[in-house]
Amino acid sequence: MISFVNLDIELNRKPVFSNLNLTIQPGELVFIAGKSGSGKSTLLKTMYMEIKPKKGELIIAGYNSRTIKKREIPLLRRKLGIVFQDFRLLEDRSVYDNLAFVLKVTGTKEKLIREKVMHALESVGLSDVAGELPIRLSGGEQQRVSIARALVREPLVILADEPTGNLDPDTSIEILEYLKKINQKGIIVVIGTHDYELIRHSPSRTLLIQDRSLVEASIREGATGFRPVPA
Ligand SMILES: Nc1ncnc2c1ncn2[C@@H]1O[C@H](COP(=O)(O)OP(=O)(O)OP(=O)(O)O)[C@@H](O)[C@H]1O
Repeated sequence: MISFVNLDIELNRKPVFSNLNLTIQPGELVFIAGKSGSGKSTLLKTMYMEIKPKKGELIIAGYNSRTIKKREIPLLRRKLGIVFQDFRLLEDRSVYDNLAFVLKVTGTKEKLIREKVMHALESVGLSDVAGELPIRLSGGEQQRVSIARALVREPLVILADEPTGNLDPDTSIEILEYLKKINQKGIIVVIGTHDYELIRHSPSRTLLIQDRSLVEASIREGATGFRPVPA
């Protein structure tokens, strides 16, 4: 479960969110939608505790933003899989090594690493490119590798910040389908996006950033915008 309680977030003393109260239940897939600069990345960074809230508390994967110690942040992140718009793969290492690296740092044994890496690559349909350098793959394939990397530690939550921002519409939908498949295994998936077409393709709980807050919203039939869902 993810829970925001009376949460205020500021960046350089500028309020970005005020008094957020929200719960995301186990097994949910949630879109965080909002125009550029509205605060999607800020919210996701707060969720992986890159940004400390100004007030209130955020609870995620059993950790509380008010009480978490600095040395515990890497432990929290082991329970989260983070996916970025620009993939952030290590370009001088093979696809396999990009995933293995994540497990080596926590001292996983070689044989188990092999099993987990191949399993994660299979789940995004990429076991046949394990030996390739990321640069040899298409953007969509690189994003699938980054999703596999997020999965390899068997996270409780996947946080994806504009995961389709660098991809064409068809590939974007393909990426969303992989994220949905992961969600169907019970992992919470939170997707920050300004790509309303993506949400339209596969409507799911959508939280729209409006006036430094989050409102439950749904895509309006035949229109380009959202409308708030009546409480
Ligand atoms: N390090 C920072 N210091 C001060 N202000 C910042 C910082 N990072 C972002 N901001 C501001 O905070 C607000 C939210 O930014 P954020 O990047 O979270 O928005 P976003 O919705 O993710 O935008 P985009 O879709 O363009 O990535 C913006 O007004 C931005 O200018």
